[in-house]
Amino acid sequence: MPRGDLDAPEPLGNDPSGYGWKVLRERTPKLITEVRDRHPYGPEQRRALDALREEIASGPMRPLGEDAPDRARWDRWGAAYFDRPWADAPFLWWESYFYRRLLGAVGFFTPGPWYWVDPFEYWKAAELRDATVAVPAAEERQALLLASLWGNQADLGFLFGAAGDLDASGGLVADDGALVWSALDAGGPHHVGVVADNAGRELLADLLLIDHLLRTGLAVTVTLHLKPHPYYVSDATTADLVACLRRLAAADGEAAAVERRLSEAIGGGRLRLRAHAFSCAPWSYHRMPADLAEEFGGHTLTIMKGDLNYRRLVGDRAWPATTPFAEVTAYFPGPVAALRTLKSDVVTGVDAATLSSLDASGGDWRTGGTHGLIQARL
Ligand SMILES: O=P(O)(O)OC[C@H]1O[C@](O)(CO)[C@@H](O)[C@@H]1O
Repeated sequence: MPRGDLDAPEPLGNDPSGYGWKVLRERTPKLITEVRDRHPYGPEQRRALDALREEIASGPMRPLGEDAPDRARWDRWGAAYFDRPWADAPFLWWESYFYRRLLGAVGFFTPGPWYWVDPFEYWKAAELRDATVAVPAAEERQALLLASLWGNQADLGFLFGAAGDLDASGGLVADDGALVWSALDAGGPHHVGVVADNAGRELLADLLLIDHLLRTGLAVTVTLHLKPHPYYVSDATTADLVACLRRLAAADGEAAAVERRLSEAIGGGRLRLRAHAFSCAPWSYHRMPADLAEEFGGHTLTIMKGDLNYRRLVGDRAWPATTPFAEVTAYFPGPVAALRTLKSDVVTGVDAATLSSLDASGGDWRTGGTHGLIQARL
């Protein structure tokens, strides 16, 4: 951590008063049930899903099965947490492991009939079908940034939570938007990284922003970081990117032109795709491997999308909310900006006056998805 491990606050856990507890006790079992109910899985997968639900509720956390291709890696990562209750592992850690176990239970990594069949595709496809494709005018670049930010509300994990309708009424708790644009206007050539979060509506908005960066020449290249496999229900994989491009192509007017430009940019190497294994690791970016650090270090700006990327960027720790974002992210190998709707406890870089009025509002501004932020360390 930037201030040294000893100075950093504790990782957020699963205290009954915290958000992790709700996810562990309410959202996770619901999600398992939904996945089970929405697919014609055979008895083996049904048993595995039921056993996983039971294990999370009351059993010790088990390692991956003997034949799992990534067993050795997870054995190393999980040595401190296996054979203990799930609630003993940090929230950031266990939730990531949960998605790995869910994929294992449905046979995603096992050659056979369910090999590489995305258990969340049902929800992702429905959301993409219902998404409207509205292309803001090119000169409205702040609107593109905000659309990408609020697109982050489209996190399908919320389907399984207790949240009601999402709205953006809370506005931004921090807004470095002008700073982001002035950094892109200055200097160059810019090589921008976009670390994607959710598929569907959010990725459509991200693609419009990327198209703007490339078309206006603000960025010479954009590297889009996707997930190597399904994760956190709606996180975007390459298959989801392809679905979004098809959705744009099928829409009228400017949207179809956006698709043509982006596909050409992919073909010509100006829009590069990445799906690093670390993107589904249970750790914050402090532990990213050297090749990924080198990649981020080569971006003149990395844009981190969404709540989970924010948690991984600042370390999912109990930071006082006024801790400067620049201080907490000083370790990151290059300029970085975060676009996020707030959907979990952690936050940094909120000024004291804003913080006291948010706290006085009595609402769940940290977790309800009603507030957003644009933060940058340039
Ligand atoms: O899609 P996002 O914005 O990364 O959000 C992921 C969500 O999943 C959670 O981990 C809860 O399941 C929250 O922290 C967060 O709201």
